[in-house]
Amino acid sequence: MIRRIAIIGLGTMGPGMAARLARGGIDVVAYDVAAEAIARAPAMLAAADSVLDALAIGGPAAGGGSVRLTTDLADAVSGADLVIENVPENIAIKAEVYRAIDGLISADTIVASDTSGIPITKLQAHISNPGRMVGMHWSNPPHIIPMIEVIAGEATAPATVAVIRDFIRGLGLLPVLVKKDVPGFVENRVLYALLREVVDLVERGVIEPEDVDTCVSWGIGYKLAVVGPMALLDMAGLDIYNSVSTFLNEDLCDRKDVAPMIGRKIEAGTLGIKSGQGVYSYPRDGIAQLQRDRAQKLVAIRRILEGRD
Ligand SMILES: NC(=O)C1=CN([C@@H]2O[C@H](COP(=O)(O)OP(=O)(O)OC[C@H]3O[C@@H](n4cnc5c(N)ncnc54)[C@H](O)[C@@H]3O)[C@@H](O)[C@H]2O)C=CC1
Ligand SMILES: Cc1ncc(C(=O)O)c(C(=O)O)c1O
Repeated sequence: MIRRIAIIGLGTMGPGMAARLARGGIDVVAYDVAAEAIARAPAMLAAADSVLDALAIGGPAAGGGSVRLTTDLADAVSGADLVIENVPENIAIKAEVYRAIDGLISADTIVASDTSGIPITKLQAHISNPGRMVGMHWSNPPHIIPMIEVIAGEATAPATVAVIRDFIRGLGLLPVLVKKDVPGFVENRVLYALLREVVDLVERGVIEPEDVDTCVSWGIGYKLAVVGPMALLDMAGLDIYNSVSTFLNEDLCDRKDVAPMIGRKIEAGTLGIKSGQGVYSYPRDGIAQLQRDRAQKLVAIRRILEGRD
């Protein structure tokens, strides 16, 4: 039974995840090595809580979970049934966290990584009792998106996978079992195939960024929220898919490196919302409102898809 969870890393993903878990009656203790991350967390938790209210998820009636912030790693993981590692996507940084918690947790504490796509087999080489390590890949924003990928590494015990899958289901979320530990798992393999193609199209001058966003959001994206890609094959007809694939597959972007446009923007310090400029510009005073607007629309769409409105 999972009642107490430690979250390690309170950057983009940690606070929303903590807020959502607390709504499921879990007592969360969240730790970050950086004082700024701890200082930023209360506002992020409050923002996530107001979205969760709009989604009518949990609350005291669900069993009264809580979130406590700490600057002490031992305090964070002490007594935890599950530790969710949520630090940057870098094997060395993640391995250092596993080394640091190894002596602080019991042998059967489950350790999950929210890695976007590092194979779990590579991560579990850095912890004792690797059978208790599993991939638990949330999607951003984690308090709104209900799907979570569950990935077993080569050494993960089937019982660990079952506990995490049932736990996610018990929270009212949607666990998706990834049967092989492939890089990027499934969600990011699909997303990165799409991102590679759209960046290539923009770089080659085929389309402007604004138009590609309209095309994908109002074309494929809107439709995919209702009809998944495998069902879409049936909707279009497998004969159509076959005919189009015959000439299109060989023309799709298949570059192995990252498109130069991305490197140029990173070199210029334009990383996206976090630096006020990326593909688009984000005036400082408009960012909070943009995020509220996006959350509000995602909530409205989710309520409709769930048949609640
Ligand atoms: N950003 C996204 O859209 C998504 C990210 N992920 C994955 O989740 C993980 C975390 O990603 P983000 O939250 O975006 O990263 P982030 O860079 O926003 O936050 C990471 C946090 O970890 C902290 N940290 C670094 N070393 C630490 C240590 N030794 N102990 C404790 N805290 C430490 C940093 O201070 C920072 O606050 C990554 O593996 C990422 O690939 C998964 C799903 C979506
Ligand atoms: C660009 C990008 N990369 C990774 C992820 C992830 O799921 O790990 C996301 C996301 O939306 O969650 C993402 O947008």
